[in-house]
Amino acid sequence: MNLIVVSNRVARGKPNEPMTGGLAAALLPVVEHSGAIWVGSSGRVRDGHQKEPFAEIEALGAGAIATLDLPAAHYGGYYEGFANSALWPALHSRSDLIRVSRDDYVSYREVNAFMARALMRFRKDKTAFWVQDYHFLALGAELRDLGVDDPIGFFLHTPWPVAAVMQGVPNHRELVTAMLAYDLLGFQTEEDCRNFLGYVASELGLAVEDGVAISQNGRTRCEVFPIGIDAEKFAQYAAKSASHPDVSRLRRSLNGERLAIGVDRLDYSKGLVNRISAFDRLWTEQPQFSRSISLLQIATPSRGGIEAYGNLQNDVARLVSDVNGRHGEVDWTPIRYLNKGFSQAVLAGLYRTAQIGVVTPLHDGMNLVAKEYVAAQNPADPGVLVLSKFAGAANELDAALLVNPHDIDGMARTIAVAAAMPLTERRMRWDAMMKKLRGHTIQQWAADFVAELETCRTEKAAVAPLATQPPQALRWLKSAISGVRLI
Ligand SMILES: O=P(O)(O)OC[C@H]1O[C@H](O[C@H]2O[C@H](CO)[C@@H](O)[C@H](O)[C@H]2O)[C@H](O)[C@@H](O)[C@@H]1O
Ligand SMILES: O=c1ccn([C@@H]2O[C@H](COP(=O)(O)OP(=O)(O)O)[C@@H](O)[C@H]2O)c(=O)[nH]1
Repeated sequence: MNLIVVSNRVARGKPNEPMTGGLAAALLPVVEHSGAIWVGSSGRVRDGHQKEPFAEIEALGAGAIATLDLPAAHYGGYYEGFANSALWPALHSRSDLIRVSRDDYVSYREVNAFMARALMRFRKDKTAFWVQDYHFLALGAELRDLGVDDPIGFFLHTPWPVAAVMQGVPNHRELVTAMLAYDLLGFQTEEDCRNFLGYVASELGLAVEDGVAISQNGRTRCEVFPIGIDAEKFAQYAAKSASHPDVSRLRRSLNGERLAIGVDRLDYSKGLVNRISAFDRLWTEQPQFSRSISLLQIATPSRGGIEAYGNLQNDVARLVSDVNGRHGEVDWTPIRYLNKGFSQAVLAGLYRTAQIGVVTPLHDGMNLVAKEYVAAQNPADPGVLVLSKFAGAANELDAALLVNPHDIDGMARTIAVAAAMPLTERRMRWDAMMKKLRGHTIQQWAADFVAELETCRTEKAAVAPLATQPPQALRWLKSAISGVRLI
């Protein structure tokens, strides 16, 4: 099968560079092993009509990566505008941060249509398209308008909110209707999938049967595919990381004190202010933890051109400085705060150095850092994961210490519990989490999605010859095969 994977952000296979976000980090090994072609934005823009839209096409393991310069007139309205100032806040249930502009929606649709036209270059016999994330909700519909009848699947890396929040997104009905051009919609959690189908039924008034939305476009199957990681790779990276200068310098600097680590994009969904406030509370209420626990917070800059992100960067910097000013000593800095990224090989060593991993988003599709922290631990002396119950990862990593990130006192107390946890309990919890991570790898995630997408081709082929039958017979046969997985 000729698999075309599409996302806004793509990753380069450069092992010494940081990954920008979990989507790119996750898809890189999938493309390397599956032989798919991965199409995405080059990060640059171009003016006017483009005879050859592809900036670069290069091999990536068994697959290839093709990047495009997106249209200059629409890029801002698409990426910073509609995708990240309307959709992203809504998808993370932050209606207060939704910014509405009609031009942004037009640009978003233009970029989706532009990408659809560009993809036609790679279409061959037995092609399947796998579209990633909220940047391309309407890409499937654009491909259908170009006459594509191949299976087209979509995976949403973020949460999907309740219908009332989606109503704050401009053109929400048109967009969700466009999403029903996909054959298969994948979500991170049951809750996201339920919320989506709830919207389809309540807002669009469409029938939903056994996880399938039925519209005039046909049948759209909605399923849950929690994204995984390559746990063995992180374990190997971590085991070999001690000699890396950043890792060894960090270890030497600790002088027996315990380290907690946070690794996040500077995004309001990640709950950084609440997390730092919890450490502030810990050092205030339980002064015995001064000097004995410190926090290394890696906060990589993200979407800096958007006001909400600029404000967050200022707020976090101010809070860190205030907390360090109040709790610091001449020879002790409570929070080491870094606005830069590290390669995953170094990150694995930093994870292993920390006795506590703090992953406390207010809302997060999955959060791969939570999984990576667990995978990087020393099996003989593993650290403790403190994890928000609002991260998708909490569904699988239920042996972590689960917290409510809005409860600052509760988080402070849980960090203290993590610091004091005996080895037997740490090992028991770690074993349980590692078993889940090993049982559900990133390669398995991709294989499951693609296998399901292939069943859409088989189902369509079974229904197509009936198109000439009277509508009554067609309806009966379509419903007879609904919910049946053809293998
Ligand atoms: O591309 P950016 O605007 O720089 O943002 C980075 C990525 O952020 C989001 O990542 C999500 O995907 C992860 C993997 O499934 C998941 O663990 C996390 O919870 C999500 O937030 C976004 O969805 C991606 O499109 C961005 O590339
Ligand atoms: O300095 C850094 C910080 C993060 N990451 C990677 O970025 C991804 C972040 O994914 P996550 O799902 O946690 O959050 P997102 O940023 O996608 O919302 C993880 O794979 C990290 O290993 C990295 O390579 N270097």
